[in-house]
Amino acid sequence: MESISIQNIKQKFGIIGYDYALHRALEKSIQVAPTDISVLVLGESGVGKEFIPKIIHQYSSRKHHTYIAVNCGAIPEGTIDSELFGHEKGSFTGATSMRKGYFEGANGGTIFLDEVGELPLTTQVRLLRILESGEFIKVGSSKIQKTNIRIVAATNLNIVESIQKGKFREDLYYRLNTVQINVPPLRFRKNDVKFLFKKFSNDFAEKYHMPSITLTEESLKYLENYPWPGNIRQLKNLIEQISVVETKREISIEKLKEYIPENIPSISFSNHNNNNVIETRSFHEREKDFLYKILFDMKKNLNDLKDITFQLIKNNSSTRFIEKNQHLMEKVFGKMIHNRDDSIFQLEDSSKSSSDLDYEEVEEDLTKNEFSSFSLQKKEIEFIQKALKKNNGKRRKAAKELGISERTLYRKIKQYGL
Ligand SMILES: Nc1ncnc2c1ncn2[C@@H]1O[C@H](COP(=O)(O)OP(=O)(O)OP(=O)(O)O)[C@@H](O)[C@H]1O
Repeated sequence: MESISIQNIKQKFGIIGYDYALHRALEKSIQVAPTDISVLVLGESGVGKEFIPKIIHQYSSRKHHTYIAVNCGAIPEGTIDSELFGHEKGSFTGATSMRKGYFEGANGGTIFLDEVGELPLTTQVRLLRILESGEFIKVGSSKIQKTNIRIVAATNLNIVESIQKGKFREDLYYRLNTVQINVPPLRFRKNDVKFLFKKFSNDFAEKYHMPSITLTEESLKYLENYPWPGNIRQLKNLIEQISVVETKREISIEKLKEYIPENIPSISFSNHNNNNVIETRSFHEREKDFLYKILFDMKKNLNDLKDITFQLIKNNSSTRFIEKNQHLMEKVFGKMIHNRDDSIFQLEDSSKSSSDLDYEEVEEDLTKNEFSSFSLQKKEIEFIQKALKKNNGKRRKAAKELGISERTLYRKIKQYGL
């Protein structure tokens, strides 16, 4: 592939970087695009894996059909089969009508399964079947259906380790991994940092109608040598924050260190395990941590309480009660719709669990009204990082510990560039 084509692709998709491994990934994408081969994209979180399936789709004969990207890690385990493969009416509580899944909806096109390593084993069996024969069965149905879809999957997990632990099917791995494309982490492409910085600072300057931020020589060195655990997403988020907050547009190394300190102290998340607590923190700081932890526990309790109330009302629903209190109900649980057949109400967006809605609403209320959103956010990032570290990066476990849904955790990881 001529390098000119890579240039075109970079321009078309807004991809910045001159690193050899990045060019190799783009080159491979163009080469496999016209085939129907399934592709596995590997790379850490935030490296830009999402560009690969888009390129593959654009340069394939499927480009006029649907392209759909699904974050497998962000969909609750209980609904993932229905989301991907669809369901029949009445196949579970809340399935008030038949629903097409993504595999049916994107027939003829390309599906990008991001975080494929997070799929439950039962879903992996269904996916394997689609890969082998194009066949699938809707949840609650016995009818075999066919779809013609190109699958590009991605993961930032060590999938071989997942296979060894029995969490990922080996046969599925080989089936997905016909061609592997690796996207390099930012710390291996230090030379690209200055180009990415320039692009993002210009983008945010335009977005916020402000002059672009620039770096001193020393601060550029600092950024180039930073390990970037959140990769390009983290760099982008950092530039956005600085662009908005700082009035001085040339960013010194001291200023940068306020945003990305060299050593982030690892403080034990759990109250019961004090072994890792760094006791150099002042009493005031520890007390603040403790209060934030209580606040998060309270939010979790509130979520649980709302969930119980929701279930109670749902099970003993009196239409009059719901109608009379509709405003309050919608405030707490989100938009409701009536199911006229059995007078039971349901959330309008059935893919949202009540606890998802609750958490986000409570969080929004708290940040808007009662607390300084910046310090709460900082604490939240800290808690999330600690929970992920404690659970070896396992989002499901970390979310459970934090008392939030996997979906919310996923959203937050993206939002904060973690
Ligand atoms: N080379 C690049 N040039 C410009 N922007 C980039 C580049 N790589 C990544 N980005 C930007 O960084 C952000 C994160 O990229 P992306 O969502 O593709 O990461 P990812 O590898 O899919 O992460 P995850 O595994 O967490 O889903 C996006 O906003 C993307 O546009």
